[in-house]
Amino acid sequence: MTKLSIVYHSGYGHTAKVAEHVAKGARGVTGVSLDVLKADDLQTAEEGPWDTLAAADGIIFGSPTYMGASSSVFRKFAESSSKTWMNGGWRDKIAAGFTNSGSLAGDKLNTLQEMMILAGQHGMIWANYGAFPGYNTSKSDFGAAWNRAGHMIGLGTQSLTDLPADETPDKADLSTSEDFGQRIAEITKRWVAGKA
Ligand SMILES: Cc1cc2nc3c(=O)[nH]c(=O)nc-3n(C[C@H](O)[C@H](O)[C@H](O)COP(=O)(O)O)c2cc1C
Repeated sequence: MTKLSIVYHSGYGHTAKVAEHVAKGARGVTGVSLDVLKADDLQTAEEGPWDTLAAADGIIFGSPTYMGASSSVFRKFAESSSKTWMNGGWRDKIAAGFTNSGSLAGDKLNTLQEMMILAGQHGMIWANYGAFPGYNTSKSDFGAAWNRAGHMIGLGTQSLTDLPADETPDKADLSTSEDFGQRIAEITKRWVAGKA
């Protein structure tokens, strides 16, 4: 059985909604078991479900974009992972990342880059999203567009800032999230199978 974990932070529930849909996509891949963890529970190196992450074959990071970067709760989790870094505990695991923010762009790329660098620090194998951008021609349908924000290195979704998490992100972004989760689960499964 391939083991995948999602570890995410969400201050106001919107990124949690994205995480739910990433999880839904990942759970659809046979032979993959998934743990969904909150960065809030991993704020020090001593406490929290670090063993679950140690046992995982792949870890998907998730954070809202706050002030053009990952949230402080996510950063504290990232810094707390330095004890794991010291013994190479995440080396050669698959890594991927998603972020959600109010604007279509909103400097989400910086958050994804932070996650990619975190993975690089740990010697993990970064898996991009790589989906074609769904809104980049005059024929594109904005409302139905998958990967509307057009990020390639990870998943970027949008939550309109005046709406609650049960109304935003919209259906297209949530479908994109499921596709992303499925892709990372499949990549992790192939990575594990290749090691056998
Ligand atoms: C402190 C703070 C900073 C924010 N900074 C950004 C930003 O840089 N770019 C952006 O597009 N949205 C920004 N937003 C909007 C959030 O990214 C957006 O509301 C998101 O859905 C929040 O996710 P959450 O509900 O999981 O906390 C910010 C919101 C807060 C509270």
